[in-house]
Amino acid sequence: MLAPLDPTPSLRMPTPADSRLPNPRSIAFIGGGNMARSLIGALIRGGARAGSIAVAEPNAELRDALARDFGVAVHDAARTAAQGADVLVLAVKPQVLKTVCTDLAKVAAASRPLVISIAAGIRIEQLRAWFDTDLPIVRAMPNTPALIGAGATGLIANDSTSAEQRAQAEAILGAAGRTVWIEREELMDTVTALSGSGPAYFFLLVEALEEAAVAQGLPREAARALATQTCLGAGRMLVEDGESPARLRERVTSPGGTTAAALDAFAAGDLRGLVAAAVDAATRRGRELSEQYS
Ligand SMILES: NC(=O)C1=CN([C@@H]2O[C@H](COP(=O)(O)OP(=O)(O)OC[C@H]3O[C@@H](n4cnc5c(N)ncnc54)[C@H](O)[C@@H]3O)[C@@H](O)[C@H]2O)C=CC1
Ligand SMILES: O=C(O)[C@@H]1CCC=N1
Repeated sequence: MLAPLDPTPSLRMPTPADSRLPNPRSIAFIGGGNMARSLIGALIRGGARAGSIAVAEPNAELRDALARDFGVAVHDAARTAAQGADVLVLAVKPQVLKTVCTDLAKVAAASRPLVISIAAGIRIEQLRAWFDTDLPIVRAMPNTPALIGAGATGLIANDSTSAEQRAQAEAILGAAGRTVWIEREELMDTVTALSGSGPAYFFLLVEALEEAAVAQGLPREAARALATQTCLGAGRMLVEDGESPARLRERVTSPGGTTAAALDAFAAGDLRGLVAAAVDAATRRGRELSEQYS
């Protein structure tokens, strides 16, 4: 596994003291799949007490792995895990979220937890209607690099969320990387299309680079190592150098040189237009998801 990036003002790893600051007494994760596991791992590494975290996960293998790897309390039913929790993190697929919320409505009405949903496309108003009560709700869109503490998360809160609860949400998601607050909820679909799905775009680019080099005769292992390390190097420069992406690109591009030849080929294929179309498709899919499950 990669070591966390060097701390920078813009992408600083939270210290154990940070995660203790807003101090939720207990967090219940509803759903213990990929994203929950990434967030739980980040919280534990950041100094959260395993005893303050409960997880509801119907899959016994995933449940056992979470208990073994992180020492958190595991349950097969959402209601048992959610009982008395200060914070509920909804980490199930959008398709099952309505059932989960209606199932938890009574427990939530009694203890009024901060609800954090990471489900793609599902609106705060839909969550409020499914819980059938006015709860503090934060909608968050993290991404899979959360697994190594290099996540990027967009956040938005409803008016019932106090400043302390906003800080709690920021500390929980911030344990896994960088957080950015969004002011208008419709832009969460853009965040999902940009950073939620975004890691897949970079993986695809690395796959394509590897294939292109293999097609020219480079051994696959060498092609993958060089493409992967180039992606890491470019990513770290973007975070650590402080220069704009355009300036960093210009620094690589000698006039009349090899990079200029490649960039001309990208422009001829309208790479920017293609990226805009891809982000647009993901944004529209986020909207469709919310309409589908309302
Ligand atoms: N995978 C990604 O890159 C990202 C995913 N998301 C969102 O995170 C959410 C979870 O995604 P993943 O972790 O990738 O999915 P996942 O499928 O790995 O995890 C969901 C888990 O929920 C469990 N589950 C199903 N019904 C349940 C119930 N009634 N109570 C408790 N648990 C239940 C499933 O057994 C599964 O393990 C989704 O809503 C997705 O939109 C958000 C950002 C990025
Ligand atoms: O593909 C998806 O729907 C989820 C949301 C963002 C990343 N994965």
